[in-house]
Amino acid sequence: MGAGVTGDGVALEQLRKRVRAGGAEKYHAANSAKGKLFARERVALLVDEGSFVEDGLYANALAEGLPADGVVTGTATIDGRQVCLMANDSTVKAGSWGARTAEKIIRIIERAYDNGVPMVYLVDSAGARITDQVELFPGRRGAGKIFWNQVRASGSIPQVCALFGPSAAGGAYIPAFCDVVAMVDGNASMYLGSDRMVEMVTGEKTTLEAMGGAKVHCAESGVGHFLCKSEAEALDVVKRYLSYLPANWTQAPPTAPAKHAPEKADLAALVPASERQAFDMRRYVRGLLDEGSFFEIQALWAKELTVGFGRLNGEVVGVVGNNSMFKGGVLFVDSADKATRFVQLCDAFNVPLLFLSDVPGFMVGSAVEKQGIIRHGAKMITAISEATVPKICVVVRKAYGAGLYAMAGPGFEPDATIALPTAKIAVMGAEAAVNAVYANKIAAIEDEAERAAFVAAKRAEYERDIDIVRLASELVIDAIVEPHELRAELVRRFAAAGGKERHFSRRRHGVTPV
Ligand SMILES: CCC(=O)SCCNC(=O)CCNC(=O)[C@H](O)C(C)(C)COP(=O)(O)OP(=O)(O)OC[C@H]1O[C@@H](n2cnc3c(N)ncnc32)[C@H](O)[C@@H]1OP(=O)(O)O
Repeated sequence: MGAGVTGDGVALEQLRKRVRAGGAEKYHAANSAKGKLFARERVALLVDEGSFVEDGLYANALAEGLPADGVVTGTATIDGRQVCLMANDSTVKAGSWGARTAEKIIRIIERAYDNGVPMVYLVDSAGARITDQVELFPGRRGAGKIFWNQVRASGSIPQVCALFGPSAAGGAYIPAFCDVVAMVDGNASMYLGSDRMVEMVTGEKTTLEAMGGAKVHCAESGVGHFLCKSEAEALDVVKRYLSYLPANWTQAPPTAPAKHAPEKADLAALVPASERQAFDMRRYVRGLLDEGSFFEIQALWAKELTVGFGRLNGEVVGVVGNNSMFKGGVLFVDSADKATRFVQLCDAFNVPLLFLSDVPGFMVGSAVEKQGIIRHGAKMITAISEATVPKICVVVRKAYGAGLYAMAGPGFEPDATIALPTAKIAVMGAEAAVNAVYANKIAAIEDEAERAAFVAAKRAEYERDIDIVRLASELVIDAIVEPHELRAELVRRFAAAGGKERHFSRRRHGVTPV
């Protein structure tokens, strides 16, 4: 065999060119018409220029009927930090996985895990290549091994997915096993059965977009985390996500120069005194953290709870805050799940947790009981209990009922429980409490004025009982902090908690109420 020439006589350079070009022109044109980039263009946009080292370029290069394999894999740097990546090429059999495709994906995840570096998935795939199923599907290194590797890597290295097109059937699990998924609106979709299959099995007439489009998953199912307007935006989300996380679970998150403009954020003015008046916790978070650092995750789903990364004096923190602008900040099934996942994410990657509580408690009623609110609430409280990273709970306005527990209240080993001077901590709000205890007595008072006076007196009594200074004097809370001093207090307290011993329980793992 001569230099630059393969066994079947095709010049190596020509072969490389052909393989790098992916599928036939008609598939490229179809993608362009939908505003989709080629897999290699996506990689080039994501990684530092000249840093990409590809593996398995020649996979399937000699296969009949295939121009290339259908996935691009390799290592690169993003903002100077090493990553491993895979990018489906949807111009080859709709990005479906043949046997070589699966092997390449398995190898790159194994590499990321072994090297302790993040794994990036750029997904646009029809799932298993049905025509290759014997080689691909059932074996020890078949498609299932992709998921096995993802599960093994979960919490060990960051795994992030940008989804640009379909992610069908088995393919839908790749995003699902990632920490977060960015979806491009209009093109990205995830579903277990295609619209054709759904109609065949259930008779339902639907579309990929209506059943598993980006809006559905980012706002309704919670499987997607970021709804992006363009592919470039989705790739930026990947970069930004990684900028808050260490390369792996043994390392600390990367620090950045501190940026804050305290004069811009009048935190006291942001919180209305009346509990009946809502305020946007996201504004509060932005005012408290380093300027421009708040990176909200799942902003469109379960909006009564806001979660995301940010920086305090340059150090990464994970924020969990109740947002009374939506459903009064009450915790529901989805918000409990949202918190659980985010707390686990932070705990896995050494990101300290800041809880900003303004919670009336968990939702009550037959609808949520049927959805298993108890199970979901227990799951959230499990995650809070098991998290051993530094945790600080700030009661911004209120923490009522099991909401106090879910927001890392005093019983959950927080490094501190802090309250603002106007905050309230109680088993429930005054109105509900008076009604719960004195309902019979109130009903028995016939005179309206007398009844109102009785209720007011009992309410005042209750308010005295839960007075925040009283709770501080009983050592329930560690400090009462003025709003303008909160940021500095948090910076000092997180710094002090940095060397914390991280061990929770003598066991293999708990039996989580999932
Ligand atoms: C672990 C279990 C699994 O994952 S089972 C996987 C099941 N997968 C599916 O049911 C998805 C079937 N495919 C689709 O629904 C569509 O192809 C999707 C993904 C929506 C893309 O549509 P579109 O962009 O219009 O492409 P297309 O349908 O014209 O296909 C282009 C060429 O690719 C092929 N293709 C597609 N999917 C597969 C597949 N899963 N296995 C094998 N080949 C597949 C099509 O046959 C088509 O090939 P050709 O252009 O006719 O040569």
